[in-house]
Amino acid sequence: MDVLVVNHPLARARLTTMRDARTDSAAFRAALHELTVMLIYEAMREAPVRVERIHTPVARTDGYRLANPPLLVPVLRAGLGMADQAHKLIPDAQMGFVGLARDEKTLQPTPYMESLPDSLADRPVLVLDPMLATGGSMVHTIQLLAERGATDVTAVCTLAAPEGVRRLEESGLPVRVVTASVDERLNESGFIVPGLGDAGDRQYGAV
Ligand SMILES: O=P(O)(O)OC[C@H]1O[C@H](OP(=O)(O)OP(=O)(O)O)[C@H](O)[C@@H]1O
Ligand SMILES: O=c1cc[nH]c(=O)[nH]1
Ligand SMILES: [Mg+2]
Repeated sequence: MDVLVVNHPLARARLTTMRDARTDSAAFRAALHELTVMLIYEAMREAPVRVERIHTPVARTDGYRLANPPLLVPVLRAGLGMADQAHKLIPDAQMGFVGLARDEKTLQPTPYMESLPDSLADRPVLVLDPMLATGGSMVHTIQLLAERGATDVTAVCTLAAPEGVRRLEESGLPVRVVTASVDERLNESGFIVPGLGDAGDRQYGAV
């Protein structure tokens, strides 16, 4: 499985702001927005383009548009903090939604929402979730996509744990990962170490 770690200095600076326990919710959301732009930018680097002839004020030239805009799928809640920025960067994209809450004890994802197109054959999909921890939530989400025919899925995560990357790889699902960091490990509570805490709570408050 392909794992792209975006370790550009500007990405690392945003991630540091997100990791810092002193960062308040507003600053956390702002850093996540900016980091999302960088991750999506890299995730789309190899996207096919179609060529169209355009006129500049000076001459005719080739212009370029995305040949096949992706479906964006934020995983609620935390992925909502990536959705608007990804959509601004890819305005032609359609958006679907998956809502999952991880059980604090079992670490299993509990689904509470699903809004996806029926067919995803020939559609690239970008799944947006800041955290890839055990990988349970991401595997669940990509299974929903694969059932609808998706074969080209990119998991865009600010942070990943090695355990989650391994789980995705072993799932055999058609996915690659774009992240700003693969951290050290998970702790006994299933949190990424050093991580940044609970990405949903840090954006929106504890539930
Ligand atoms: O890889 P996993 O072990 O499945 O953990 C990752 C999931 O945990 C977080 O969501 P959470 O369940 O905390 O929900 P929230 O976004 O509403 O806070 C995160 O946003 C992922 O969806
Ligand atoms: O560290 C973690 C693990 C799962 N979900 C989070 O929000 N943070
Ligand atoms: Mg959470």
